[in-house]
Amino acid sequence: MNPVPVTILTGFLGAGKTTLLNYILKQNHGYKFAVIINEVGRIGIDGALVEKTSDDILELSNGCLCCTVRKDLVKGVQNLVKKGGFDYLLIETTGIADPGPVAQTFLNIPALQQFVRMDSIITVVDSEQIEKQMKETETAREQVAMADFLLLNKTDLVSAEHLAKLEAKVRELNPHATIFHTNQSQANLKEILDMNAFKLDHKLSVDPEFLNELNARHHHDIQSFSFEFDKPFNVEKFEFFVQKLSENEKVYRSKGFISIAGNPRRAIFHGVNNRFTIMWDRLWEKDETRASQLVFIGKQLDDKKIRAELEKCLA
Ligand SMILES: Nc1nc2c(ncn2[C@@H]2O[C@H](COP(=O)(O)OP(=O)(O)OP(=O)(O)O)[C@@H](O)[C@H]2O)c(=O)[nH]1
Repeated sequence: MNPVPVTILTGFLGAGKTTLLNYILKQNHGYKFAVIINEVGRIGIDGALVEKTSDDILELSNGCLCCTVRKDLVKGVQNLVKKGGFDYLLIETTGIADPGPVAQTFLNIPALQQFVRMDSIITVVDSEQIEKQMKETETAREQVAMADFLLLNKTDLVSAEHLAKLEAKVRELNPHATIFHTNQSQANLKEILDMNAFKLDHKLSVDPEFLNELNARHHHDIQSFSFEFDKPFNVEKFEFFVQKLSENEKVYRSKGFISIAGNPRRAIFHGVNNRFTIMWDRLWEKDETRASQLVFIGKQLDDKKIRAELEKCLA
């Protein structure tokens, strides 16, 4: 059996990784994918946002693949391999993962090497927010530096001039990656999958510590809080609250499902820095508890205060 290619989808919080994953799965690509989705929060939102296909999807929540749940990754891949039936492995990391240790799993562990091989690290970049993110966190810089393919995404939100400047800036961090400009993470799959693009010498030239940094990097300053409410929200109050929160606190990402008073549909909520969208999703089912599930990720957040403020937004 030839080793199965592995592609790691990375990129900072809210860049468009799940959008890319959904886009890949829906294309007529001819692969039978196995997918591992990792989320840092207690409540997994991304797994529910991935449109169900026949592909095998494994969710690893409540910890980061690059450190706390790395053992689960090894076990997860071993179990998938035992089960078989796939010819490509996609791994979506959390937005705060360092892709290095995730990639190393496939380079350092002999029990995996005969079954899987690193094909590429694809880093999705929010072209509007990345400069601020790179300024504030080493993780965002590391994700850009370690990419084999860089998708400068959300081109609809920036000018051509901004994009050209951004491209020059990311080139300084990563001289080797192939760069694409994308809207809604729509890259040409023929240019990003099964390309044998992962080059260890490139990684080492950018970061000589690439193979020595297991557990070396931490991001404990970024916290994630999950909330669940059975009562529906007043949507105006909710919108006002998240807007205010993003002005006053360092919330990098918020997301979830919300139940809105008087509406038979579930809503999907996304916040990336100070941009918010609320979209109608499917109808709530008859016997389903209309529970809202929300995750807030950021720095120096006050869990109790956020909960209390959210409670004030309930209808
Ligand atoms: N305007 C715009 N929005 C986009 C684009 N691509 C994705 N989005 C939106 O950005 C938000 C975050 O997208 P996701 O795909 O969930 O991002 P992610 O990287 O998986 O987020 P995390 O897993 O939380 O780190 C969603 O509201 C998407 O609809 C784009 O090209 N343009």
